[in-house]
Amino acid sequence: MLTVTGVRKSYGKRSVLRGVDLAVGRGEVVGVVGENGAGKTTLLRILCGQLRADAGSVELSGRLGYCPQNPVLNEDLTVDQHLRYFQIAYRLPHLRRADELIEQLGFGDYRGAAVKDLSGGTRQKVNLVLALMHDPAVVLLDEPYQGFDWETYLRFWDIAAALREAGRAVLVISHLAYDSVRLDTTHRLRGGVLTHAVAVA
Ligand SMILES: Nc1ncnc2c1ncn2[C@@H]1O[C@H](COP(=O)(O)OP(=O)(O)OP(=O)(O)O)[C@@H](O)[C@H]1O
Repeated sequence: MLTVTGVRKSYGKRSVLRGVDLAVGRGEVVGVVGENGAGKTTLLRILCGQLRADAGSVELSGRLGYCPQNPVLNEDLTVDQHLRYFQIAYRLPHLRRADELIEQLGFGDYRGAAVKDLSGGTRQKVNLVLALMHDPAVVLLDEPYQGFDWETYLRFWDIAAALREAGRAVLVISHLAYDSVRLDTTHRLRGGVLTHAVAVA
């Protein structure tokens, strides 16, 4: 579903990615961990097409869902207005999947609220729903649970498990070593390349 081969990226003289190879198959939830500044966000931005690699290739099949690290929301629009805007962009006949996700993440009471009045965690929930509401085949999530309380963090992993069951390919950028038990494979980005990381039980 997602195949990455020999991806390289430098910012000026600083070489951040030095030949990244990665594959995420149908029904797999794969994690990328790494220190601050290792290049995780750079990699995801290349995978979603926001940033151009200097070399290498990215092959994707099906629709893509991307949840960026910082929510890209309009402060003055309500949650429902965001949903309608994205419904048009994704050409969705209904909002059933978004309704379901909002229910799971427990923020239905805020649908009429403007983004500027939402907490950081709730903004992140909106961000996640916008990335998943069109049921993409390949899902790229950059630290998707930032600001979530523990219950919501667990619900996030329930959603990830359901995506696996549904045969989606999911790539999650994570800071947390203990996430690795919830992932099918964990890669560590270090020195510009990915290596297999050992699960922490
Ligand atoms: N637009 C840019 N121009 C120049 N350097 C950049 C740019 N974006 C990122 N960098 C640098 O590239 C390196 C990798 O950054 P990146 O944000 O990809 O790391 P990260 O692993 O996602 O870090 P974090 O865990 O802190 O989010 C860092 O040294 C960063 O300063």
